[in-house]
Amino acid sequence: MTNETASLLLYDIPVASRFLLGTARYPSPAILAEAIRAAGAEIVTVSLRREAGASRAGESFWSLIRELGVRVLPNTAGCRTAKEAIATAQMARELFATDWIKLEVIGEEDTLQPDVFGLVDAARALADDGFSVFPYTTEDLVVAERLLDAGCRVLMPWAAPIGSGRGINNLFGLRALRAHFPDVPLIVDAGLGAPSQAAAVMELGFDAALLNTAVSRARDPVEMARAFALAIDAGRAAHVAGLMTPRDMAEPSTPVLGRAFDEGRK
Ligand SMILES: CC(=O)[C@@H](O)[C@H](O)COP(=O)(O)O
Repeated sequence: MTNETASLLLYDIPVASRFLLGTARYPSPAILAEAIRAAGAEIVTVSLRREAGASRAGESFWSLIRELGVRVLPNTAGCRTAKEAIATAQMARELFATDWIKLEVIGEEDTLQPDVFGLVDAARALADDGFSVFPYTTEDLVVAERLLDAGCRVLMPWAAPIGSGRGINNLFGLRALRAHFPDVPLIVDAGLGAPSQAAAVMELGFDAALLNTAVSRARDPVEMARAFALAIDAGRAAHVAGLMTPRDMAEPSTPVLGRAFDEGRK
């Protein structure tokens, strides 16, 4: 089996669904549950800070997640420093009994882009402490190298700022990242607004996509989850099948054998 057709392994766990779904800001817990089912997601990300509070009736939320039988990837959404992210990750490990953590250290308010310096520091501390770290990062190759050196075995580059729905902001950067790390699982996280954008990142050869806003804020989140699931599968299938290389000039798609009229004969 080649890398292209092998199933996805995240920290040695085989994962069949390449669609990871966020659980924030759905109209209701019932719609969230239906959206997770429609997505076929096996992994959902949950913010400890936003969802575990008493105001969200935390216990019923967790029992819903347990009923669905999905794997929880807790995240450190909203953390602004390495110290805060590390403390949040440690609480999440206690609460969910998992050492998986989606590590977010936000560095700037307008773009919610990662503070890559704090991210690398926190990733190193958490990996040393036995966590399986999924860092939310940019497409920067040097930062990616540092995160791998720090002990990360998966990277989660953004497509665009969280909640922006812009799709791929830096096509060259994402292509370079994929080419540079052919054997590292790369999950595009954040900024995907339309199923076609999710298909596009999968066509580029990314291993999976994680999104939240485009589904949770859709008029019909369940149907939107289904649409993204189809697109992610389609993009992956196209990548595995081998996409054609675009050309500048036309090439007849139908081979011509002989001619109806011989122009040369009078
Ligand atoms: C849910 C979560 O972890 C978000 O921080 C994630 O990055 C998704 O981003 P979008 O909401 O842009 O899909």
